Amino acid sequence: MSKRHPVVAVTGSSGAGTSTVKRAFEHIFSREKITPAVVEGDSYHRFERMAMKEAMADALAKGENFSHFGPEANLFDKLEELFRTYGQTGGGKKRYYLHSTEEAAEHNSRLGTKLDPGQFTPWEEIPTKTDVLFYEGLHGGVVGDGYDVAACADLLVGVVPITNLEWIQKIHRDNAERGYSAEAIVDTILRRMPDYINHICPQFSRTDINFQRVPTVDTSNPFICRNIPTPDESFVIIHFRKGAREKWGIDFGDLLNMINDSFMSSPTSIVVNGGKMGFAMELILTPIIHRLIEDKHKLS
Ligand SMILES: Nc1ncnc2c1ncn2[C@@H]1O[C@H](COP(=O)(O)OP(=O)(O)OP(=O)(O)O)[C@@H](O)[C@H]1O
Ligand SMILES: O=C(CO)[C@H](O)[C@H](O)COP(=O)(O)O
Repeated sequence: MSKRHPVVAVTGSSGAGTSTVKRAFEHIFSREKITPAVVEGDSYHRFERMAMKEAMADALAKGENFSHFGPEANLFDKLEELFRTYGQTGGGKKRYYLHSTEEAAEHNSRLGTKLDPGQFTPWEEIPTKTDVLFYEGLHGGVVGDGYDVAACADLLVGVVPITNLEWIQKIHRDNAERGYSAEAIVDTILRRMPDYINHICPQFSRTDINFQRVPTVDTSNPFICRNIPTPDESFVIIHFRKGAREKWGIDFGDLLNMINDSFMSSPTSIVVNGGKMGFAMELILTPIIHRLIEDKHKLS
């Protein structure tokens, strides 16, 4: 699909590393002088933190499944609308979900508000004249009854560490940056499991490219791991959906030559050392972003 206003989405579970991958995209955008409109997936949650706690207690009392991973707790129709509207007009509305006091302080000073962590900022217009919409969050590739977000993304990238590693990353991040206890984080992981299987995982069959980090150190019991395995203690499997290599003109021979110690593990996958993930992303994604921007200019 080529569009006047391209939409790029990075999707992954909580703790997968989508914020980390967002930084790789930011480098590409800044180097290539591309102005993105950045949208964080959490801003499409349906509830603020207090209301979410109440809705969760209600659901629990009724024996219903309910979590931040599923459609009941998110505005998937609004997210699809944003992708579609941006694709057509280059506009749309966005807001922020304030996870921490630091995020609240940053946006309160920008907006002159007095919002607390766990609240949303008011909806605001996306700045005019951006080159690309860049979404980072849990749900860039969801499809379900009444919504098809995946169909509105021009480039969909999955960030999917192997599950044990994803949990280790989530436990560390939620504890260090969001102040949650290890027990509370494990409860959240357990509660979200049905929605993880039904709404998070299926997205990774719709993505153009998945980056899957796999540790090379023992993570058999992710709940007692003291440290997140480092990039050097991991490999990254880069998988292209059938047809994606052709669509984006990706030449595996070139990549294998340019990335030391990389190898093909299947006709559609190459494997790189964890420390080379950022480099590999830039090599693969920069020409794709160029293509999107060239197509945009052809239509303008
Ligand atoms: N490639 C990586 N190598 C080492 N550590 C990583 C890597 N990717 C992510 N991490 C670590 O994992 C933790 C979670 O990463 P990040 O905050 O990017 O997750 P996320 O997918 O954005 O989660 P959420 O959607 O819940 O905000 C962070 O502590 C981060 O430093
Ligand atoms: O990981 C998450 C989604 O990516 C968070 O759990 C979600 O955004 C809600 O945050 P909080 O529990 O801090 O209110």
